[in-house]
Amino acid sequence: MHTSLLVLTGILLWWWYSTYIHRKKLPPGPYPLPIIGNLHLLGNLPHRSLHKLSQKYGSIMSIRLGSVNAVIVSSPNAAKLFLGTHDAIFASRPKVQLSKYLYHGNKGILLSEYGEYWRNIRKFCIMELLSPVKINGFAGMRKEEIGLMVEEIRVASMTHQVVNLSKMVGSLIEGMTCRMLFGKKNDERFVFRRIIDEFAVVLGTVNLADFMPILEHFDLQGLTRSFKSLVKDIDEMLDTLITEHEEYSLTRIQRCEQMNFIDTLLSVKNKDYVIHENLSNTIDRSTMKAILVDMVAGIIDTSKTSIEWVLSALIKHPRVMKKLQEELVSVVGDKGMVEETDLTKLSYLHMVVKETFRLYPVAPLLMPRESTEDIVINGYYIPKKTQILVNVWAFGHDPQVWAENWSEFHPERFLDREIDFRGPDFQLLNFSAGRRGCPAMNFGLLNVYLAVSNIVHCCDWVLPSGMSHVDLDMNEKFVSTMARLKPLLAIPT
Ligand code: HEM
Repeated sequence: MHTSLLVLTGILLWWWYSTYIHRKKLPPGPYPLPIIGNLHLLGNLPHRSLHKLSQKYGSIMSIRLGSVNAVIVSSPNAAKLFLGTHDAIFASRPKVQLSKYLYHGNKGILLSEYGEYWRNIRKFCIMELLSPVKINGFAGMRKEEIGLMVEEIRVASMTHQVVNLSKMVGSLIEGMTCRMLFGKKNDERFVFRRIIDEFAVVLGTVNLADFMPILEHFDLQGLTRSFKSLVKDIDEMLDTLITEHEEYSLTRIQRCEQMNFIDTLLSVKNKDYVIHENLSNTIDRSTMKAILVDMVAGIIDTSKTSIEWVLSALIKHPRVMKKLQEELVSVVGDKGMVEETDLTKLSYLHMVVKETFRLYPVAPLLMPRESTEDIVINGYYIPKKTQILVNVWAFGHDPQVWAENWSEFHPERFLDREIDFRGPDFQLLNFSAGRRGCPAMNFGLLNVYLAVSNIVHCCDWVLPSGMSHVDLDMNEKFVSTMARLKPLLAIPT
């Protein structure tokens, strides 16, 4: 009894010291509770809760997530310090349980720690999948897939059928992604859609065990079970696809057919690819699977969700929709479809996309970073292994950055202003910045421009059941991305 009292007093003293005395050096923030810290303050929409807190504590705010120190960055100027000036110190990722299971022990890019392995794999993916040459190589495939979607919309317009745009856009992106990576469209043998949906849910769930490691043994949220069952489905699918490619890829190379990404990975693994010889011992089957999971996760949800938000914003704002359709008619003319070569001439489309990304960022807190050294920023001490969350949702809703009309959907605000993704002032940070920034920004934007322009060029859109555009629900949910709470339904006319 006596010993337990001593232990309890010790724990309380340590908690008091580490939260009230030691904290003095940290950026300001809400007082943490014992054990859970500030986890209870995150709520269902953490970007909104953290934005509210940052209005009280400032744009560099400290919070405690269980036993993990975290800093929330909520303004472009502050982000510039973390992801620009001191990017090298914040270029790593915290270790999370999900990565252990779904990335076969951290073998992907997205969640890997900063270092040689991550650098080599990232460089390889950029060269072999995401470079302009590789992306252009799939232009014909994209045209085919967009053509099929436009045809589907035209058929629906003849019968005034309600179209589930969320689902339609999801299928478009899935189809294009599977053809790039696997050489063929979604295969009915696999539960691909279920895998994508479940992946989004587990990636977006706050896993308490990542912040209170002792909980890993109890699996209170059932997440370990979900990871194991999900990885089983993913492995089954990818193993089958890789084995099929092993059987056919040699003949494909001999016939000089376009190689898909599994072919490329196999040729590196089999030492057939001289440029990447240094990777042949790194790329084994589990690394291949981890990289493929990263690419699927990187492309599908981000692109689909972004397109959904742009279409929703256009339907919600008929003035903007009309102006964009006029631009499309003037640039594209009577051609039935918008082509990739037209996209650079569509300046209003670019402004519409920027304005949507400002208000509806698909990754509102970017991806967590972890510091690799102690550092002082703006006079605040930030210890090694602090998690950094950059709240770009807060930037987009800040009157100091966007003036009084910040809450209006007004694409013209970008006219004659040099505000760009990756611009020098960090206002539009949707693709993040620095070493760890999204390696596929141009590809991501291409998907958005191409899908949106074709969907709004081929038809006019009205809401079902006579609903007015004013009543379109723009609420969000926080899964792996910030997605629409309800699917977007509309009628092509
Ligand atoms: C509109 C579309 C997209 C958005 C908004 C987006 C946004 C982001 C963000 C915010 C990050 C985290 C960066 C950081 O931690 O600083 C990221 C990382 C990443 N994205 Fe994208 N992305 C998009 C499309 C894509 C596409 C099409 C791919 C293609 C494969 C992709 C692949 C990746 C990868 C591999 C990473 C991890 C980079 C690393 O950790 O080194 N993304 N993306």
